[in-house]
Amino acid sequence: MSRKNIQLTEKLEEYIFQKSVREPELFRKLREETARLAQANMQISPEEGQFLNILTKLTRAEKILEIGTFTGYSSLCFASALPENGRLICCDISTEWTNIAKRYWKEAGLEKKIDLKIGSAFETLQLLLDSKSDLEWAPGWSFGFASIDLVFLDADKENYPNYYPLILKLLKPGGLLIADNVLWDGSVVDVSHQEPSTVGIRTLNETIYNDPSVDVSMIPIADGVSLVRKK
Ligand SMILES: C[S@@+](CC[C@H](N)C(=O)[O-])C[C@H]1O[C@@H](n2cnc3c(N)ncnc32)[C@H](O)[C@@H]1O
Repeated sequence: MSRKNIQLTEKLEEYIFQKSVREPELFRKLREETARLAQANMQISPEEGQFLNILTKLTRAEKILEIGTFTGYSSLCFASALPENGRLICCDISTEWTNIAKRYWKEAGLEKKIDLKIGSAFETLQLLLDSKSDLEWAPGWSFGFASIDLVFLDADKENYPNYYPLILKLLKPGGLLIADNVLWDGSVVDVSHQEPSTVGIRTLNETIYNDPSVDVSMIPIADGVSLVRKK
C-alpha cells in the first residue's frame, strides 16, 4: 500500500500546464501585470486558479467569500465560474492592489458579480455574521449564520486559526472552505520554523484535523490546499 504522492519534476509540471491549463488571455495579462510587483509571488498559480474554477462549478456555489484578493487572479477564477445569479464577496486590506483587481473585473465583464470590502478580514467576517439585512457594500444579499456556499481563505496566515470558527459559522451545511498555502513551502514540517505565519497554518491544519464537524482533504497542489466541507 503506497502513501506516496508523485514527485513533480519540472518536466511534469510543464506537462500539467501544457495539457490541462486553459488560461484565458485576460487572466494571463493580469499575471503579467502582477509579475512587475515586488509581491508577485502572493498570486495563485494558473493551475490552482483552474482548480478553484472547477470546484466552484462542481459545488454549484452561488455565494462565495474570498479572504485575500490581492490583484484579483483567484477572484477572476471564482467569478467566471459563478452562475448568472451568483455573487463573490472579496475582502482585502489593500486598495492599491484591489484597484488592479477592479480593472480586470470590469474588463472581464464580471464587476456586477463582485462586491469588495476593504478592511481587516476579522472585522468583515464578524460583520457578515452579524448582518441580518443588506450591507451597503453588498446590496441585495443577506448574510449571517449558514449563509455562504464557499469560502476561499488566502490572507494573513497568522490569523487563519482566528478566522476558522467564524468561517464555519458563515458556511452552509455542505459548504466548502478552501484554505490556501497549508503546506507553506514545506515549513509546516520543519520545527525550526516558528514564525507566526507557519505557526498559524500548523494550528489551522491541526484544528481542522481534530474537528469532527468537517470532512477534510489536504491536496498537494501549488503550496497545498485543504478542502474542508462543513457537515
Ligand atoms: C496571498 S495574497 C492573495 C492572493 C490572491 N488570492 C490572488 O489570487 O492573487 C494575500 C492578500 O491578503 C491581504 N491581507 C493581508 N492581511 C489581511 C487582513 N488582515 N485582512 C484582509 N486581507 C488581508 C493582502 O493585502 C493580500 O492582498
